[in-house]
Amino acid sequence: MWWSRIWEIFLVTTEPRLRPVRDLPHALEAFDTLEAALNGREPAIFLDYDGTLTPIVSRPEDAILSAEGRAVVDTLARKRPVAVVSGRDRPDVETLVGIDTLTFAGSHGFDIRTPTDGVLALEGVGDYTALMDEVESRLKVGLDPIPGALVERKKFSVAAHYRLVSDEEYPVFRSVLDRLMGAVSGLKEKPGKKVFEIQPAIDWDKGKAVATLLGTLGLDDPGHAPMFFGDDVTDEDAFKALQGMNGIGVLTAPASDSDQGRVSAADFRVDDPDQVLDLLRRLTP
Ligand SMILES: O=P(O)(O)OC[C@H]1O[C@H](O[C@H]2O[C@H](CO)[C@@H](O)[C@H](O)[C@H]2O)[C@H](O)[C@@H](O)[C@@H]1O
Repeated sequence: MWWSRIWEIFLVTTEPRLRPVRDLPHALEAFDTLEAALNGREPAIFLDYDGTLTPIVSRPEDAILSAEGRAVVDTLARKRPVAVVSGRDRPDVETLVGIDTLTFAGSHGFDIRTPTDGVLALEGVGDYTALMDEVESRLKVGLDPIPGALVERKKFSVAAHYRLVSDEEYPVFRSVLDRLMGAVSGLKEKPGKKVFEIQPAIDWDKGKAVATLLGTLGLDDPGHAPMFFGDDVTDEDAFKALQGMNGIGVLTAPASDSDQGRVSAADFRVDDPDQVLDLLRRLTP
């Protein structure tokens, strides 16, 4: 659609605007500014899962959405377009969120399903099952002996988690990944929160997934304002894409993240998942 095409052209010709996290206005305290940015448009809401809807916890399987969180998202989704765009495997995040009327993108946006269109065939995204099988098996052989290391298979990505790996063991953990990247071609590696994601080396990310969803869901028009909520490095792809679409990015991060030099392409921030829910309540008509 013409609207998507315009932002694609914009994206390749402009540099993203990055700001220190502490310089991002707090979305709840500056809600009037956020409303002004919406400028009468209906928000089309895209939600990350880990670190946004749920706090970061030690093990991926323990990141459970609260009943209250589910109710907030469900209530909002009855009034506004809502999609979940996660790094998790799509069926995993669908189960964790547990609202079957929503649209879901899993594997960092490589795997999209809408309630009306089913699983989308994405241009340029092929079948990488054999490649991901090889990555999974090599990582398991290398990482299983390392205490605390976790290998999480997703359809289009394999996550190597080191949150529970000791500082002493970390160099061994890292060397397994370096060996993998040296031995197998056609891969890219993306860092996240105490995790490295190994993916097919194709030009696809959460930003492209959001743009695709806006077109598929019929939301790529001047009456809608895409809003993306995320906390992690991979969410920056979506924040950057939104800058070219007159959208609004909301980062979940405390201002103190600036102390580690963190910058973001988001427009606003909130401190934690509880404040994400507060903001979603305020966006519910
Ligand atoms: O895009 P998201 O929905 O935020 O998913 C990003 C990754 O989240 C999960 O890992 C992260 O959260 C875990 C639970 O809090 C935590 O234990 C881990 O250290 C984090 O990296 C998930 O397991 C990954 O598959 C997602 O890619």
